[in-house]
Amino acid sequence: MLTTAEAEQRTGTVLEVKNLKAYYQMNYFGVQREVRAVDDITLSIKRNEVYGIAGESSSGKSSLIKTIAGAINPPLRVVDGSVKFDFDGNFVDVYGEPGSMNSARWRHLSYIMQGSMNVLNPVRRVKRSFEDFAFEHMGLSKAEFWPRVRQHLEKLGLNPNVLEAYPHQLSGGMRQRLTIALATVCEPEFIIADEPTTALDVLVQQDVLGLIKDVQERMGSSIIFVTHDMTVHAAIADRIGIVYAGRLVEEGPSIDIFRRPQHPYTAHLISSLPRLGDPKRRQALAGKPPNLADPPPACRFHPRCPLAIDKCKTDNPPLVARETGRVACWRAGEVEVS
Ligand SMILES: Nc1ncnc2c1ncn2[C@@H]1O[C@H](COP(=O)(O)OP(=O)(O)OP(=O)(O)O)[C@@H](O)[C@H]1O
Repeated sequence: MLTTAEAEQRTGTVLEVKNLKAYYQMNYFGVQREVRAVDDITLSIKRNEVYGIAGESSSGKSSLIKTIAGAINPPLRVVDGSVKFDFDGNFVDVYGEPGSMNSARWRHLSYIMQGSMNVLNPVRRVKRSFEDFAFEHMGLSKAEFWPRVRQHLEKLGLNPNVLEAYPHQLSGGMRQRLTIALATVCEPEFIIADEPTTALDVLVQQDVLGLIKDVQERMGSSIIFVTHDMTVHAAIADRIGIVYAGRLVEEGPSIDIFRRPQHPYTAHLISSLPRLGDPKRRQALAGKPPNLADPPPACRFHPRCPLAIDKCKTDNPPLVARETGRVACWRAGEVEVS
């Protein structure tokens, strides 16, 4: 574990994603079908930064994060672009060198998958899951390993006695806290989490979010996480990337995304959040997210966009830098949050 000063000193870029395209390529009775779930995404993440990816269901959030984690299987394939990590001088080019991610996983990077509470083996005590997943990566003897695990649990506010329990004896919140403890016991520099709190009730959610933030601050690690829940982004993200139909449409510091969204889709996500003391019923956005096997031309949001003009139907707006972030919209900045 780093000291607070050492954790705060970690700076620089740890992840560079460039022009990443990952498509589900399927063949139905001789007919090729391609779902463009990740379509030309470029982003970078600094050390010590928490980056949230937001967007509605089927926008490609999980596909993006899986591709970044190097955890993809056919029919999902990377068709272009790169994902590169710099773990304090250990460089990993995820799609450049086959198998490069294997040595980095656990030691430098941990991936908390959607529904990962199930990673705890249901028929074995919790301690066996720690042994199965973490022991070989930590390079410690058994006599050193168990005190380290207990110390880690205590630091995260968990009673080490839970190691003796079976998963079914624990609540969902406790299982998720243990999953986070398991994913972080090797003190990774980079944590990737897919919907880490979705299955939990609101109070337990707050608790688990606090735990993730605490782990991140103690270790000076970076986090990229996905959730459709904007309140979770508000709670822990330093920066947010908004994904629509496989593309990054806006990115910026959380405070700006919430206070001054530039893209009409971001404005819609913010406007649809319930507000204390405001009884007004929130308007749902008309239409559905597009079929990514046959997305609309040019700006993919134009069929649902209240500000769309002819140009949006013919020319794809590039993601350009604006003030504190980046936005892809011909009418950026003209939006209002109701
Ligand atoms: N195994 C698969 N085969 C084919 N298409 C898939 C597969 N998994 C996902 N897709 C498609 O890829 C697109 C992006 O899905 P993805 O799960 O990445 O979105 P998401 O934003 O994470 O959604 P959710 O919030 O519902 O998890 C969707 O159109 C989805 O139907």
